[in-house]
Amino acid sequence: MSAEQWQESRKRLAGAKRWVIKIGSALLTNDGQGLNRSGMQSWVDQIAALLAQGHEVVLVSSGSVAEGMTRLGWKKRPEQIHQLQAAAAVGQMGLVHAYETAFSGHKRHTAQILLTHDDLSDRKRYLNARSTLRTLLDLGVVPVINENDTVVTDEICFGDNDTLGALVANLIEADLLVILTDQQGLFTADPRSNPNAELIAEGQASNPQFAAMAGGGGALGRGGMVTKVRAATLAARSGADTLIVGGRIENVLTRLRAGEVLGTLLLADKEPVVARKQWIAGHLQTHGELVLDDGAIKALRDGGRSLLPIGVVAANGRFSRGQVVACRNQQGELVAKGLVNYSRDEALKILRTPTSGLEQALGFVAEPEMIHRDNLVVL
Ligand SMILES: Nc1ncnc2c1ncn2[C@@H]1O[C@H](COP(=O)(O)OP(=O)(O)O)[C@@H](O)[C@H]1O
Ligand SMILES: N[C@@H](CCC(=O)OP(=O)(O)O)C(=O)O
Repeated sequence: MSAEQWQESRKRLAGAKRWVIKIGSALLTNDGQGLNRSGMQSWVDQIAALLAQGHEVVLVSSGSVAEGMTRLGWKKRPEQIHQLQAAAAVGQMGLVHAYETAFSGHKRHTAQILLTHDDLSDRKRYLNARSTLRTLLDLGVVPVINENDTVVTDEICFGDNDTLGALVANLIEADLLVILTDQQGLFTADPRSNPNAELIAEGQASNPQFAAMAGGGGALGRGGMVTKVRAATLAARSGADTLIVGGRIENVLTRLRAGEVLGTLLLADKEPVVARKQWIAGHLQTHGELVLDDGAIKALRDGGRSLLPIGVVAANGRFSRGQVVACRNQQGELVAKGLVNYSRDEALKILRTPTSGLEQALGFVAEPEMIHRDNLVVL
């Protein structure tokens, strides 16, 4: 691939609306010596500039264990899981405090979100986390996400916030996942042990060659490049591109936004919405069904609109929020499939209900749509 082609792909980054930025332990903690506050201030300043340019940013930040070790005066990373968990709990306070302080200079609020992989594999919790994150983004708040180390142990063992970053990119349908790390990007081999290794500028996330080049990580984060390349393939499932890049490069985020060729860009094969719709269309097993009136079918087919409760005349079978349901016309023909925002019991309460009546009928409003158009495949 030519340098001009790389340049072209990088120019497109300015158009990526929603960014997930993951910062690893090695960077955040000056290789274990407390929090790297000047680095943090610089990334925060750059993120504030991205927000001012109309981008949305979710931060996935490691560093709690390393900061906890410093606060507790521990020189060596403990072996015992419960000690690591304790360090993470202590360090998380320092981490969020540092972000809150740095962002307050830009008059931006931050929000702490602690997640586990399980939260994201349970459809209901997935949708709840998604609604909260979307609301925070709408409010202009910067969510700061880390693993909930008190209740899970896999990640502090494997240093796998890279995977969490990818799952968050899936969750909020991000356009771009940026993984900031202590190397310039993905090299043909681990540059720590192979001085002839070359930096890869660009490739498809699905290319299996990259996984073969990636090795393990350092003493702090420990995920290494393996988890970063795997994260790129996960992010690609919802259509997000991934950039693995050196966080110590001066003004790295600003320069990426300006189209400079830095780090390694691993491209998704499909656009985000297309990828998600294919996933929905491929779901043979639907849970229950909604029966739509003719007006709703027309809005879906001709207008590419979301399905609103007012156009739903019946809800059959059993389904819960976040499952794929079949949408049929009143003659029983399948017209669409989609991820439903309400359980069957809730749906029954809001059949034929206008948006303005949802709160009275339900006592709350999860979303105004029964199925959002991004989560709907019209057949
Ligand atoms: N092919 C590769 N290219 C670049 N770095 C690699 C490669 N294989 C292994 N690594 C190692 O991965 C490390 C980064 O991963 P890690 O220590 O987990 O960082 P982070 O804390 O940012 O997640 C690098 O310091 C490097 O030694
Ligand atoms: N939750 C832990 C995760 C550690 C982790 O994943 O580290 P890294 O591989 O550097 O991103 C922490 O904050 O220390």
